[in-house]
Amino acid sequence: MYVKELEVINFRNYSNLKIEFAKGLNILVGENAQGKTNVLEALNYLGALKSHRGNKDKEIIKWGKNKAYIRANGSRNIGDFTLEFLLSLESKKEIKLNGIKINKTSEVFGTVNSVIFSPEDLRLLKDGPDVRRRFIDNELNQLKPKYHHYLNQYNKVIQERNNLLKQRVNNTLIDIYDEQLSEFGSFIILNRIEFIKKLSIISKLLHRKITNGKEEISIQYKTDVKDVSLKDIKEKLYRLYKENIAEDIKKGYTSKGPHRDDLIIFINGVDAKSYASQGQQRTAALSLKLSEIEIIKGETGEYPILLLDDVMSELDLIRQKYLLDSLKDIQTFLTITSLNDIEKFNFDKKRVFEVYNGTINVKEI
Ligand SMILES: Nc1ncnc2c1ncn2[C@@H]1O[C@H](COP(=O)(O)OP(=O)(O)OP(=O)(O)O)[C@@H](O)[C@H]1O
Repeated sequence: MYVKELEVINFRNYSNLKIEFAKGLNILVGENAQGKTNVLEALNYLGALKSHRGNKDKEIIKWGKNKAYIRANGSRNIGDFTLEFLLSLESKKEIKLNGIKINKTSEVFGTVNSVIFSPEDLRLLKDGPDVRRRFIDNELNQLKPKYHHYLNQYNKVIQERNNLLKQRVNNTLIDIYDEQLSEFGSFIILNRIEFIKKLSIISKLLHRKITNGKEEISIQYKTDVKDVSLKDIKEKLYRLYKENIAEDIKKGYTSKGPHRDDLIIFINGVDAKSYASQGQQRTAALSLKLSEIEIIKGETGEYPILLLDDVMSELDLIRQKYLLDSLKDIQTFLTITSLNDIEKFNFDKKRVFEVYNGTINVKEI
């Protein structure tokens, strides 16, 4: 798939922007704080339906304005698409797919698939479990609308439950919440386990290639309720909430469940979070990100768009080369601060955009 054109109005530091992209490599070059990441954010919004920086819709509207508009058209195997978003300070966002208003966000998931890779992702192994859970959730949200719905529901119920726990309440409402959490939570856990299985197989192969066969990567999903069937996970999860209620009341929050799960990544058999060097951790993060692309290809039959935000300078030459060599059939958007950073690489087809203070000029085609 690819995005042909992007138009944004009052989005971050852009008042009015319309750009046509190349099918292959698109390079956005500019100094810091000019608006490169903002373009990637708009592109990623098409697939994730939210900001990858964790900002709310209201925060991506240009300061001093009430509304922002994003429109993109592009092509997939099944045909062309036009996606439009109208974000407002006062009301819910409006979405249109091919000119038709969409009421349920789940209906537009999968129109655009995107994978974003930023310097934070290089810390995927080092940072806290929430970063690794987000890595899995972002992918599953795009691939399974039901997952997105259940995860949202789960998070809402956890908040309600935590509100009661803070007041040291243990009543029938808690029991209703535990039932709901086990229903949503079991679906989340089962899907994560299946995803990790695929990720494990693909990343093993990629990681061997990137490290010239020197390193073996393996990945495990860390949960309290590992099981094979939805029914079993649901029952165990329900029991887990019940068993921990006294502890939860003491702490004032729900201490067990999929919202606390994690990924453990092993390199050559040892836990990479504690024992791998920074370079090894970055390489593993690269393998996981590239695996994410392959999983989307496997599930949808097409490569997603790939957004590389400022990652070249964070990788050594070998990893840079490996990354760029892997991009042959993938529409890629790469941000850099200077063209010198990539002059050592040869690209057949590329389009360069100069980004300056919320404006963009095509440099060469
Ligand atoms: N809601 C907003 N309205 C207007 N401007 C905004 C908004 N949010 C961020 N900005 C501005 O956008 C600019 C940052 O853009 P962006 O993050 O795309 O930079 P960048 O070119 O990727 O820089 P770097 O190379 O440092 O990552 C900053 O000048 C910031 O003040």
